[in-house]
This record gives sequence, structure tokens and C-alpha cells, in this order.
Amino acid sequence: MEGSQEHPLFVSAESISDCLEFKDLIPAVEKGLATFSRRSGDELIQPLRTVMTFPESNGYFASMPVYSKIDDIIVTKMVSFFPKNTDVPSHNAVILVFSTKNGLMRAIMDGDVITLKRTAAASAVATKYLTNGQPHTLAILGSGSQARSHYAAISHVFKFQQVNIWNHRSAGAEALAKEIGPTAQAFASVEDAVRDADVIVTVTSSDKPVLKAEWVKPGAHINAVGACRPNWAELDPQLMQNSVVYADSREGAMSESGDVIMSKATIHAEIGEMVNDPTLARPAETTVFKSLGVAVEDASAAKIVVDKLKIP
Ligand SMILES: NC(=O)C1=CN([C@@H]2O[C@H](COP(=O)(O)OP(=O)(O)OC[C@H]3O[C@@H](n4cnc5c(N)ncnc54)[C@H](O)[C@@H]3O)[C@@H](O)[C@H]2O)C=CC1
Ligand SMILES: O=C([O-])C1=[NH+]CCC1
Repeated sequence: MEGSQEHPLFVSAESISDCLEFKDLIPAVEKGLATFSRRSGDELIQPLRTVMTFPESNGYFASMPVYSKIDDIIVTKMVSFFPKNTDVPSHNAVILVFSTKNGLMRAIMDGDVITLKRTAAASAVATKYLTNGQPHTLAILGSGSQARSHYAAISHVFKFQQVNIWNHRSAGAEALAKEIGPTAQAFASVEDAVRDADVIVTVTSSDKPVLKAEWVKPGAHINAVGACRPNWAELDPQLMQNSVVYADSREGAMSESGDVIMSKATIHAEIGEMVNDPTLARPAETTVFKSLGVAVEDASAAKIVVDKLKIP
């Protein structure tokens, strides 16, 4: 159905996969995070997301609104995450796009592909600024949907000679290593997987630390993507204390990141602040990008889809 004033267009996962490429998305997310970090009210409005919790089913539901003046778009993402899911996906999202002129709904988009790609694109932006020279080895902890999108996005920025995969269920690591090909190897222990890693991605659903300070090579960059609740952590507190820590949103990290809250680590800068002022980058240090997810990343992706599909 063609989009029109009366009927918003539904955009499927397949259509979004086809038109959302990292060559466009990584710079768009970089620009969006920089705009957000300027905190200029007439460029972008992004309130802290609301998260409902369902303790009995260990589930969560987030509503993530944003208005981007420079992209002329109003977007709300709604996403459920039930980390213990096994028979169905752990994350399920939809993205609604509204007109800034009259408030009518322009599009209803699948949010799963956008969430996978924009999250990995944000990590790719952080890795670009915080990796020391040409990295050789990438380590990925976790072998789910974000593990695959992160491999694709970060490999768009750097070509790795070696990709080490660990997963708490080894079959997952073996499967992902096989998909990636001869440069990839599954490891039975986190310590062995990360020992030589220049870039580490943690994309697990663990609520307890899986990565320890003593295993990490000095100067490595870590994209810590999981653990999005204030009492969850993927990194041990010593690693957070030893590292220069970045976040997508200071408010989001102080509200939702157990890695930051429980370790009492200081946030050195937002990724967007670093984009606006590259002297904030510390690539020679051990660095952590604590990623929680912000709506401007979704809006940056939705804008590309709106433009590519010429949605009215
Ligand atoms: N920062 C952000 O913007 C976003 C973060 N996320 C988070 O990223 C993480 C990965 O997301 P997806 O790949 O979509 O999930 P997924 O369900 O596809 O994969 C989860 C991975 O974690 C592993 N895992 C599950 N329980 C574990 C445990 N107790 N210890 C160690 N590993 C365990 C699974 O085997 C699987 O490999 C989740 O924590 C999710 O909430 C997801 C979307 C956006
Ligand atoms: O930003 C996002 O979409 C999410 N962050 C954590 C779970 C989903």
C-alpha cells in the first residue's frame, strides 16, 4: 500500500534490510549522537526512555521517543526484551514515524532490523575513534543477533585478521564462527577468546560479569552492549575502574547501566561529545563504550529508510 496522508506505510524487515546499509548508517548514527550530545533543544528532543518491568516473566518494555529537527522526523520506538526467551526472539520492536508538520503517522516500520543495525553502527563509531591504529583481533562474547550485526558493522570499519567467538553455550559460538569463515574461531573460555583482542564486543544476556580486567590486553577497546538494567553487569567492576568509559547517554547510563552504577566508574564522555570534540578520544588507553541504546540512533536509521523509500 502506498503511503498517504490517510494511510501510514508499513515497512517490512526485508525492505529495511534492503535499504539500510552500514556505509550510510554508520555516519548517520555518528551525526545523530553528536547532535544529541550538543543538547540543543531546537535541534533534537530526546527524553529519557521509559522502561516497564515484568518481574514474573523477567521481561521489559521500553518506549523511546525522539524529535529530530535536522532530520525533520518524529520517531517512537517501542521494544520488548525478554532475555530468557529461547523459542522466540528475545527482542521485538516497532518504529512509528510521524509528520512534524501535522502529526499524522507516516510509517509503521519493523524495529528489529533497525535495532540490530543501529546498535552495531553506534559501536562501529566508538571503535573508529577508540582503537589504537589498525586492530588485528576482534573478540565477540555472545553469539546472538547483536553478535552478527556487530561483526558486520565493525568489519565495515576495520578488516580483522582474527575473530574470536565465545558463548556460554558453545554451540552458538561454533555456529557463528562457521558463518564468519576461516578467520573466525570459537573458544571455550572468555580468557582465551579475549587474550590478544584489540577490540572486544560483549553482546550477551548475562546479568553477571563475563569479562574480567586481568584478561583484557592494555589499550583494548570494549563495546559493552548488553546489561541494560541497573543491577546487571557484563564487565567486572575492576575493568570499569581501569578503563576510560564512554556512554551513548550520560542520563541513560546513570539510570540503566549496572556496569556504570555498581562499579562507580566515571563517564569520561558521551560518544557524541567525542565526535564533537575528538580530543576526548583516548585510543591508547583501555576504553569501554557502555552502550544502552538511544532513540536518536533509531531516528537516524528511520530517516534513511524514509528517504530511500520516498515515504510521504
Ligand atoms: N545497547 C543497545 O542499544 C542494545 C543492547 N541490546 C542488548 O544486547 C544483548 C544481546 O542482544 P541480542 O543479541 O539481540 O540477544 P540474543 O538473545 O539474540 O543473544 C543473547 C546472547 O547471550 C547469550 N546468553 C544468554 N544468557 C547468557 C548468560 N547468562 N551468560 C552469558 N551469555 C548468555 C546467548 O547464548 C546469546 O548468544 C542483550 O543484553 C540485549 O539486551 C539489545 C539491543 C540494543
Ligand atoms: O535501545 C534498545 O533498543 C535496547 N536497549 C536494550 C534493549 C533494547
